[in-house]
Amino acid sequence: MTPQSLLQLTSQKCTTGCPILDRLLYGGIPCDSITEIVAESGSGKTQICLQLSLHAQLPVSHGGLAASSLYLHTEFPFPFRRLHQLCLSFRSSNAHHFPVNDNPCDRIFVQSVHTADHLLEIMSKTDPFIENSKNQVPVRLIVIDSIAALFRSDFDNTPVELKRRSSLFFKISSKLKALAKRFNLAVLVTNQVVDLVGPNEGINGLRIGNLVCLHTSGRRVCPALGLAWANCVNSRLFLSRNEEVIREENEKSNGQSCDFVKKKMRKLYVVFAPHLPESSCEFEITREGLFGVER
Ligand SMILES: Nc1ncnc2c1ncn2[C@@H]1O[C@H](COP(=O)(O)OP(=O)(O)OP(=O)(O)O)[C@@H](O)[C@H]1O
Repeated sequence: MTPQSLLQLTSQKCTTGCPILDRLLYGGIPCDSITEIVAESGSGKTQICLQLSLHAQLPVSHGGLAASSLYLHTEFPFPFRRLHQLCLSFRSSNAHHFPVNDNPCDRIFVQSVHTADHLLEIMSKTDPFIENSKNQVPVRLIVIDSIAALFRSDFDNTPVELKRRSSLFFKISSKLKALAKRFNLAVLVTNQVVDLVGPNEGINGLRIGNLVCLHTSGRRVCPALGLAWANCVNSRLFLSRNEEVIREENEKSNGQSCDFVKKKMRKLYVVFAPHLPESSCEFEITREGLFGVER
């Protein structure tokens, strides 16, 4: 095996729509793999999912998958307004790839999911759905936003229920992995966080999914769903958001002055991934989308 042949083994990636984030992720979100984004509420998980669903439609030569996507959402309502807003800026920067009057939102198939069993039922119908889509623009991206919402309240904290929960995790992930392999799909799943109380090494000394310690909004957190789910995903990304007080110099008519202003700092971390080193990058969310920031 030569370094060159190793490079050829790497899977196809779907661009995030931002060259800085793509560089961090060695091209974007990989196909034939499950990528998870973990973050607290309001961090930008849904923004990445929406942006990826649009950029998956770009030609392969431009980092996309030339594909449509299946967007399974478990939190309500689905952000249609935001999708249309992102779609407008996506269309204006990629107008040459799409015919006039074409609406990229039409190639995002949105489906609501209410329970874990409902998700399994939908996934049992996904094979023929993707198979049929090959005649049009094939589906090559599945988004589940969010997986944690399906497991929030339906399970008690008893051994029997925890076993049932883990068994559902493995059923869901094995179905997703089979779909990803069969159709060379990218799978993007979002997950919430829970507060981490206790020693730095993790819960009861157990490290969850190579997790040392994640921080957001000044709290120590860890991904929801625990160790069983951590073993179901191939890659884990973490989004943090914190407020930073920065000093701003101002030019005033009577000389120089400075103000202290609070600024939102968002960061994307690679927690674990078979093809990526641990790394991180700042990003911001604007009307046009989510973009990495280089300082
Ligand atoms: N049009 C916009 N312009 C600028 N920022 C925006 C815009 N729309 C959303 N945002 C930013 O995105 C954040 C919400 O991101 P998002 O909905 O992806 O969060 P999330 O991590 O999915 O949260 P949840 O877990 O609650 O679904 C908002 O806090 C806001 O700062």
